[in-house]
Amino acid sequence: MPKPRELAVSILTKIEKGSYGNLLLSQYLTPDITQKDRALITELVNGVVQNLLRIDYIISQFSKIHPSKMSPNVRNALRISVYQIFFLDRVPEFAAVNESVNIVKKFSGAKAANFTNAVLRNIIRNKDNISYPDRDKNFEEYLSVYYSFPSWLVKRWVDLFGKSFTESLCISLNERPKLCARVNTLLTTRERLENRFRAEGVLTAPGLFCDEALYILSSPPITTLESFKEGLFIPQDESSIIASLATGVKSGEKILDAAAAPGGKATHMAALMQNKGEIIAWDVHPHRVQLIKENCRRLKVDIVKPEVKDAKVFDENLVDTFDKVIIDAPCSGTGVIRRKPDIKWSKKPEDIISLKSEQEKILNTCSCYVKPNGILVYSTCSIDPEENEKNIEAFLAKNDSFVYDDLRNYVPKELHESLENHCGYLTLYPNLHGTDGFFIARLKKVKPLR
Ligand SMILES: C[S@@+](CC[C@H](N)C(=O)[O-])C[C@H]1O[C@@H](n2cnc3c(N)ncnc32)[C@H](O)[C@@H]1O
Repeated sequence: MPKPRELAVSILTKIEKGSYGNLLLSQYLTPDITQKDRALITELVNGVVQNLLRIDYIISQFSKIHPSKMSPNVRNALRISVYQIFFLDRVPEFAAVNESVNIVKKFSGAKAANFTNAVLRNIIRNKDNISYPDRDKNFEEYLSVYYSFPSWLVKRWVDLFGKSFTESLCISLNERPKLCARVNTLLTTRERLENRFRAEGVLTAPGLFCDEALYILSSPPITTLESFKEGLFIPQDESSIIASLATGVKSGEKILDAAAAPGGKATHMAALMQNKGEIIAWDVHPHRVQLIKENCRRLKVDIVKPEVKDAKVFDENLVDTFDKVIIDAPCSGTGVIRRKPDIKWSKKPEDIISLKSEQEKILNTCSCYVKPNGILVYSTCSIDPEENEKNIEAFLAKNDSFVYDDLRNYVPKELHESLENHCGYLTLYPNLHGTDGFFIARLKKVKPLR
């Protein structure tokens, strides 16, 4: 059985080749690994990915070879050591160095191990004197290196949100998010679930905005809990809970969830509808439709009908047939970077343009399926206006059949002051609201499409 740090180096090397961190972690963290080691591996992998730019910046100051020119094992062994030295208090420096040197010796031989040892000793000697880009002279470069965000994204955010908001956004997107559980009100109440959690050794705190939300502060792996297996809750951030509340679904209605996997909002809407009515739940990827099915089975939801379907492809038969349509669109995910730090490095400026075009197509197609006087909710887990209000504004400019509908009747009152444009949309920011970054717009179809 490889040691935790060795596994972390292997996972980081695979992430560099294009695999998703979350998927690799769930694949590598097999049940035979102790909870303590699982926590360490997760910490090291997510910590390095999250702080990559700053870590490589530090290494490159003390190594003649730039990290990009090193072999992957050496590079990633150095990275996990630097992460432990600079970001974790509880690991003694000798442990952070020795284990990496041993990993490099095992995979790349004595010479590479000596190099690793020399670079790390040099870093430790100088660790209180690292010189970062000048904050006053080049603020954007400073933010990019110090908080480890790609320079194009920092520049984009400074242009959009200003300097101080961008800095607080970067800080909060680097925080470890709390896991939020949505109580499955089809099977239990919040009080009963709190009692179950207590009996299972799970420590919780109430949601910030929603009665159905409980933050899990400490817990055994949640999929091992009987309360999870019985379907009493589903991991779902409050921002996503608020998006399904924004639909205002009622028992007996016919709903389309056009981009539904893994089914967080679909199963929530089913609970809000007391499992009466019909929710058609599409996703373009068959393996993700399977996730909707599994969640419905576990949560005892009967009214969700999962289907593999591309929401961009127009279907004449569906025109004017749904009371409500929710488009929780595929997006850049800039609002959920704290949960998926690899988004920092996997997304490029051109992705925003191509995603925007995908979102426009889904919006144009699925809006046709809303009944007259019906509701369209559009949401993303992005904080980029191009994917959010710019899409909605462009859609409304072309479609006088739709108008903004007041979200005050649907979202928690603590959020009313954040509503914009006739209270028709809401952007949640981690640094302002404490939730994931999210955008939610509610539109009403006031006359048939021309
Ligand atoms: C933000 S996620 C949806 C999350 C989901 N609504 C929930 O609450 O659990 C977006 C989903 O859209 C799916 N998707 C991407 N392009 C699509 C398309 N053209 N048609 C339908 N689904 C699509 C992705 O596979 C992904 O599962």
